[in-house]
Amino acid sequence: MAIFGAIADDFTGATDLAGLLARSGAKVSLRIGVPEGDESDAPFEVVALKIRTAPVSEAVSEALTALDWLRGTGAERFFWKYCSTFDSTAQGNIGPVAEALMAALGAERTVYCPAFPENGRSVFMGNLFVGQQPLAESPMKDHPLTPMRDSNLMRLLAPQVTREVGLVDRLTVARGAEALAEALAQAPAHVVVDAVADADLEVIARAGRDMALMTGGSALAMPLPALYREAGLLDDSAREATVAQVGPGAVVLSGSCSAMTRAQVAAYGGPAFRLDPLVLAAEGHGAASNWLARQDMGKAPIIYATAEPEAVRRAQGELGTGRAGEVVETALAALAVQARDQGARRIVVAGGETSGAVTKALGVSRLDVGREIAPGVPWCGCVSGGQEIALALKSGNFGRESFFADALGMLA
Ligand SMILES: Nc1ncnc2c1ncn2[C@@H]1O[C@H](COP(=O)(O)OP(=O)(O)O)[C@@H](O)[C@H]1O
Ligand SMILES: O=C(O)[C@@H](O)C(=O)COP(=O)(O)O
Repeated sequence: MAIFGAIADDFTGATDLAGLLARSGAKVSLRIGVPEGDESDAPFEVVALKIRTAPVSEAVSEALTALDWLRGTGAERFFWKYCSTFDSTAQGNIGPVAEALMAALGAERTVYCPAFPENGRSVFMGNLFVGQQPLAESPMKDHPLTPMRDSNLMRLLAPQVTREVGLVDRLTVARGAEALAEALAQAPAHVVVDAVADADLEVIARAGRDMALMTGGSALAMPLPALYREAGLLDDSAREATVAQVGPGAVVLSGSCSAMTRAQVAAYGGPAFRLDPLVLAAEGHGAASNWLARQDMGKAPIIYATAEPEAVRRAQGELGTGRAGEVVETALAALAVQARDQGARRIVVAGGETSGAVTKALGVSRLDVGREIAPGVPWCGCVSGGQEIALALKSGNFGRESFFADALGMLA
């Protein structure tokens, strides 16, 4: 029976959250989409959806279906996980989904905190920073699907919700969980809360431990297992998260155009094939598929659409943003299945939307969370096409330059 249920708006976000919860030694179950039955064998259930850029009504309806399922597992505390860079389209799904979950749970109020200090995301006076840059001056301003052109979370959230948005700032968080809980009790329905370090997140998690719904990045949820143990809600024995050794074949698939992924693709030494969205739209992925068919999976080839902002703008100008993303995602999804059938047993995917498309094509319904390769990116074990495989779903901006080699080296 579960005690905590999370809904993640994309697949890399879900593995990020599951990996951080699993650091506590608690058993974490990660579902791809909403499962059929309602049995749960883990105290922490995470449902991965692909709704970050979906139309608002679709995102709300899928999130509510996931909530229903999570309630069926016995969970009484819920978490809405979105990106640590608050990725959101102009219409935005973060606010509408939060409001729909609050209404379903009868929650008067919720908190918003995307801070992830280990990965350089902090919130101060309601403004989100990536490293030392305000969000809107960071490389996130050029994201292909969710370009972030404002750094102020209250301004980003207000047009997405019907009820009032407020801020509880770092000065209050610094006074501890009791002071924060008192401030929250006076705050409006949607409260952005500052955090610049893990200690701040612990204060927020402690103050919000018994809220029906919290929202944020993965790091806000990380302290919860220890807090639940302290409160006697979680009575388990800590375990080490591991993924079984799989076969030697491997492939890297990259659809992220984020700054860190661009550096990672450039630094990777394996055989490489570049996908061009214009060619994909005109001719399909036949050339890539022929190239892949000639590769030795033991050499871990990489197929990537990763490109500089100027090239992304050109492709989007010709095809439209949606179609440019879609042709790349469709190609990488099909190539993942081909690589698996050619013997790839370790599959590294860069990009959240890309990971959603690949994981769906691989027909995966559940992931076992293993060791982290980098903060927020665990190896995960799963079954695809009757084969045990290992999947690493990397958020565009996570990991260091050598990430692909690091990942493959860890599970050689
Ligand atoms: N060269 C390109 N031109 C236009 N769009 C692209 C290109 N390469 C990838 N994309 C699309 O950009 C999006 C990147 O999003 P995502 O996979 O979530 O990466 P990230 O994790 O960096 O956000 C995907 O929809 C992908 O298909
Ligand atoms: O919170 C984060 O930064 C990640 O967990 C996340 O959501 C990743 O999204 P993408 O960058 O689109 O992969």
